Amino acid sequence: MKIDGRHYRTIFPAPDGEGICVIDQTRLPFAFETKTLRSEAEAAVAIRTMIVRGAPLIGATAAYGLALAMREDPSDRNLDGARTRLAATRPTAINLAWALDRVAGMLQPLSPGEREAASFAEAARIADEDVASCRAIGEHGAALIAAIARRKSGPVNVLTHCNAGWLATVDWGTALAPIYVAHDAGVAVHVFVDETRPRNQGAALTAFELNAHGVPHTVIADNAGGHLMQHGEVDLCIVGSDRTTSTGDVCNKIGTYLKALAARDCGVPFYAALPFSTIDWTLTDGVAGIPIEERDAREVTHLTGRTDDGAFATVAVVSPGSPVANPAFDVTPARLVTGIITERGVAEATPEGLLGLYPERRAAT
Ligand SMILES: CSC[C@@H](O)[C@@H](O)C(=O)COP(=O)(O)O
Repeated sequence: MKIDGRHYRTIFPAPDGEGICVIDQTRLPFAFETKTLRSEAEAAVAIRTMIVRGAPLIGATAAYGLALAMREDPSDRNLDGARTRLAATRPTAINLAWALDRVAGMLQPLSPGEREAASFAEAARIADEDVASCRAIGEHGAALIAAIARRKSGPVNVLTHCNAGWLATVDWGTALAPIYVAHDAGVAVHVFVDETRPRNQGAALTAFELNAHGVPHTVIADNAGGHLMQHGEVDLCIVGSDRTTSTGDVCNKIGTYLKALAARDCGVPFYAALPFSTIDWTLTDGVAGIPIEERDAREVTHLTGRTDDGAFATVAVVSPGSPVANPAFDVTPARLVTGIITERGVAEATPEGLLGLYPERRAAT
């Protein structure tokens, strides 16, 4: 990603060697600020309070969180404790547990004295692999966009939900990577950006990214997508995922399922873009098996934004006293998913489709 001509990743070692830098996503789109995480506790707070968010970035941050914990105390006891504490920060994105399992599994046979350096190196490998995976997702997904471009005149209109761009990963993004690759290759792309209430990751973060990259886009209210699809204004939907089952059920930001239903009714292809670290091979039924995070009611009852005079303000928007529910994710059943765009190619949302791309999982299942 480039901000004002400077290349950034969303997470990187601090220049002073004392911590890990992240972009504070709670300040976007109005302020671009980095923050240094200097302890496991600070990494946990960053994930829980959504200073960092998005499944792959949560995983990378947890990996660095475990490394920071090893710098503080590399004992077996602290390794187990830090892994448990970091795993509890957010429940839905499987990338969190995947990254912690990978780093902890690598550290367990090592002596305490070897753990700090080894864990920082492993966290850096996870970050590098995420960049490579997302770039490859971009190439595979861009081919789908280019194929549509060849069949029509005018830009390819892509609808996306939430933020599955570079801010949600280490770089490139999942759902937005195909858009960036297609745009950079000269394919005309226009993106309908769902605002994504209650936290507005679409309006705040996806729109910020697309602006920074110069991709034409239009922010829409969450409820507008079905109408646009009915009127032939959307060529395809691409969303990210926080956890996808071995059968192709896709869990993503709340509201994704409704877009998939509308897409099916209107004959619009509906793709999920995700790296291998988002696949939960232990689950076959996403609706029954994926834990859905229930977040604070205040995210629904209040909105925060910038007033015309530049000040930040939080205002109430719900009738006082009304009970509120705030499920943060939903599950789109595989039957509504046209395909899954991964770093290895595009799979059907079926067990055979996914195993075709990941044959090494056949032995494990
Ligand atoms: C490449 S990120 C895919 C998902 O993590 C993304 O679509 C999403 O739902 C993020 O939710 P968030 O609650 O902002 O962490």
